[in-house]
Amino acid sequence: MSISLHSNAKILCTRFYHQFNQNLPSPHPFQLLDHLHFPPNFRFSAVVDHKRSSIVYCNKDGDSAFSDGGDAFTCVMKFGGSSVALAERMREVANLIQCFPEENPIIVLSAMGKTTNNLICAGEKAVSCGFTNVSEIEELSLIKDVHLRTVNELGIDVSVISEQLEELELLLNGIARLKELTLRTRDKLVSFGECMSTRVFAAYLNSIGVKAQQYDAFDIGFVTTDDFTNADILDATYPAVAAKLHDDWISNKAIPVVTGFLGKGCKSGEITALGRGGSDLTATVIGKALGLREIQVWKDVNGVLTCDPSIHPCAKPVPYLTFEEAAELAYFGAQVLHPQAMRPAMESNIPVRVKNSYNPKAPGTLISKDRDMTKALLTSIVLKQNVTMLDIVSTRMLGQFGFLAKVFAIFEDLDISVDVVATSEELDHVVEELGKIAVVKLLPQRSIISLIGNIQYSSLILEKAFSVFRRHNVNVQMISQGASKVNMSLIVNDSEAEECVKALHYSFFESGQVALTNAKADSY
Ligand SMILES: Nc1ncnc2c1ncn2[C@@H]1O[C@H](COP(=O)(O)OP(=O)(O)O)[C@@H](O)[C@H]1O
Ligand SMILES: N[C@@H](CC(=O)OP(=O)(O)O)C(=O)O
Repeated sequence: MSISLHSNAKILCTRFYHQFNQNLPSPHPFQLLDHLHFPPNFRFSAVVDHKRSSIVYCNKDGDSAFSDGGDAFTCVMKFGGSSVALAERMREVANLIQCFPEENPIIVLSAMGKTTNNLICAGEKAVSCGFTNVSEIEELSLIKDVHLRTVNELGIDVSVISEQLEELELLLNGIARLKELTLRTRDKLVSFGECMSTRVFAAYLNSIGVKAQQYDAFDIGFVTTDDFTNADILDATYPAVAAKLHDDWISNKAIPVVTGFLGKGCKSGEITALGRGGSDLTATVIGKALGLREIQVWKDVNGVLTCDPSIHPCAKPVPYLTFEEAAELAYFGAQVLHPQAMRPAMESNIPVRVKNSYNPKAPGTLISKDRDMTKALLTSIVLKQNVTMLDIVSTRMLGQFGFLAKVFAIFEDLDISVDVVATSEELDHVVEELGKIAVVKLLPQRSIISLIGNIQYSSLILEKAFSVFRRHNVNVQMISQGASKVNMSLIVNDSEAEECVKALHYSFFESGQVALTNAKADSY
């Protein structure tokens, strides 16, 4: 039988091969299956063949077998909070899934609507409201109302979430008694959002005859660091999640409905959250684990747009993006994608499609490894507000050897990432430490405007951008080109930033095409 390994299966095979056979030379990924030495009780499954998604399967004795999954999973579809905010939206999402009968999707869901914000707010109020008053917390009532109403409108039994609702109130009581909301408790608290939305949706799918199975990510192998509220996915997640979802699928063909945003801390064993918007990351992790053909993230916008539509309503969809551009865009603050979500997709080269669940016909944005850059100048404008700029001048001789290394060591020691908004408390420590080697000036209320685009044309982009700044009398206080070569960042005052973004948007996207034919690409 001849089979071709999907690249993701190759990565997984190779990784396991190296882990357990460190002294042997690397064979062809498929040959290695014949002579892998797995530790006792170790099982490995990986998806092979891009289209047919069959499974390579190694049992605990190290024997390899080939199991033809035939109709196995093809894609992962993640629906964000706005896509499952109400019963009516859940019905539409169910319709959408049924529109693609040829797909065997894995569904990832976020919490309904504003549930995560409401849970956090309820937790904060519980700290000071007194334990007899927990049931009066407005956000708790909102959470109960929206979930009970949805269950009712979808015609499913309230028992699917009654345990979660009771447990949630108990947890809020505990917080009220202790008068403390630790980061660990906060993650447990927010987990109720995704745990409930997935239970409701899976029950609804089953009620309309679409066989579905709910999964809590923290119970199916999503292993993370113990950085509560912002945990990182660990590599052990990939084989564990692939094995669990595939094993279940082989014995019972039910659409998996998985909680986004959550994992289990590797040391604590407690529920962790992957940072706000983390369900995108859950989706790309599943895509990579199973070597799926496509990862879809369904939002409330027509894809990734040329800027945040809440800043400028004329924002337009960007049809194609590279992984690098999307990652940069997310890192510099475009709320539309989680900053870490591109990594698994990039590592396994699986395209990510951003679609609008309110307008499924819109083509959306396709994010992939390469795209045709010949006509690309600027792709998107991203604004990150309320950042503090640090002006650091060495007190020693100018250009003193090792000065910058010392500066960055201080940031590293204090665990502060440069370019990300830091709290003033953190900054006090930075200023104190930096003060020993430099004169430091704090310049708060600044904004970073990031121009994501084809940096081959950086001179042209900057010329155009600076003529906008000049026309609007805006003083650019710093400019930096990201190492990725797809991003240039400019610092301006917060008060001027939104106007600048609108004016830049007009100049790059609304006032006609820039002729690139005459522009000479910058050489590096
Ligand atoms: N460049 C951008 N392109 C698209 N949406 C953006 C952009 N910047 C910010 N947004 C915001 O991101 C929102 C969609 O992301 P998100 O809230 O995570 O959706 P969901 O909760 O449905 O997953 C949009 O409603 C929009 O307000
Ligand atoms: N519910 C979580 C995780 C998430 O990804 O949500 P959304 O897909 O709605 O951005 C949050 O609000 O952060």
